[in-house]
Amino acid sequence: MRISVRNISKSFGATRALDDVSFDIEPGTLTGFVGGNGAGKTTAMRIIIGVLLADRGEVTKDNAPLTQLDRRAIGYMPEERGLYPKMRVGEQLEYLARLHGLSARRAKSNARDLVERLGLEGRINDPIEQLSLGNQQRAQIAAALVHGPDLLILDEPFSGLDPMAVDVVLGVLQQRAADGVPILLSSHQLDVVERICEHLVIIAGGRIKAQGPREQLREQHSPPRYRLVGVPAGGIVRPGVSIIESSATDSVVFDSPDPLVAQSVARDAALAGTLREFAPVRPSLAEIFREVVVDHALSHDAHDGPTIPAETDAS
Ligand SMILES: Nc1ncnc2c1ncn2[C@@H]1O[C@H](COP(=O)(O)OP(=O)(O)OP(=O)(O)O)[C@@H](O)[C@H]1O
Repeated sequence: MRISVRNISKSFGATRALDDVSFDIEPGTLTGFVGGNGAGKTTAMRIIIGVLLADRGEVTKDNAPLTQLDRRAIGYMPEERGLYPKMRVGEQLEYLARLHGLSARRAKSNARDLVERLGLEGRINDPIEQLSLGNQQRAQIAAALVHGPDLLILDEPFSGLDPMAVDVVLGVLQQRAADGVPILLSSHQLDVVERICEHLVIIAGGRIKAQGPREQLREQHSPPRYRLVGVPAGGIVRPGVSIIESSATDSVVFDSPDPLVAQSVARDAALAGTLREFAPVRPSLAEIFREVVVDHALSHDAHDGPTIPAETDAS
């Protein structure tokens, strides 16, 4: 099943939160939705799940409009967390599963299974309010998954999780993705998104700035840059080649607009018997983000949208 957001626009008074936004959520993989504060991620997610109406555009499932029935089956993790603080973890999950129409038996087994997978088994009888923030977050993720949704929309599912917890949650999400569930997740942790999401959607000022498979985006935004380890004694000087970085050891990163010239550099190193590594350098998601969002905003004086951070939190 493929979910498509098609030409969605949404304004709140004079604020245009989304402007002709289109993207796909593919099955079998995680789609990372990234953008600065106020970029429009939550608004788009709320429109997908149907709690907010778009001014224009539509959301489709395999090319047919998403119905209210479809929307009831979505697993949604809102940005503002919403579990009952006094209710015990297990009870709460079973209750939510029952609200979605699951039998008591199925609700119990789904709740137990998730609690175990998310590492909350020792906490199943604790009230939510007694859990650490990270464990509350795990419970919140369990709440979005407990009814066996066939589409998952997760607003910042990793915020507040330590790296081990990120891996635990990731394992659970990857399993759902492998079962064919389309998953859209927003995050400001670009390093995490880069590691786990094969599909990316970058939004700024309510407009989609880039989208597609991660590797395709990395290729599209690659400067003509190469890393060579094993520089021969004579160096790598030739017309069109400029050195970006060189280390005390014999490793360099260089720019070469002509790939044939770059390969001739590697060939010389191979002939000299020094070559140990030669590969194109691909940009990180943080670099792509900076290029398509921040540099663009700076060159347009940033007047057409909300504030965009000058730096991302990824290294
Ligand atoms: N209910 C609302 N009323 C008025 N303006 C709103 C409302 N909801 C969102 N906005 C505005 O729409 C824009 C997009 O907000 P949105 O919450 O979708 O961004 P976001 O990408 O989720 O941001 P963040 O990463 O900070 O959560 C912002 O300018 C925001 O102030």
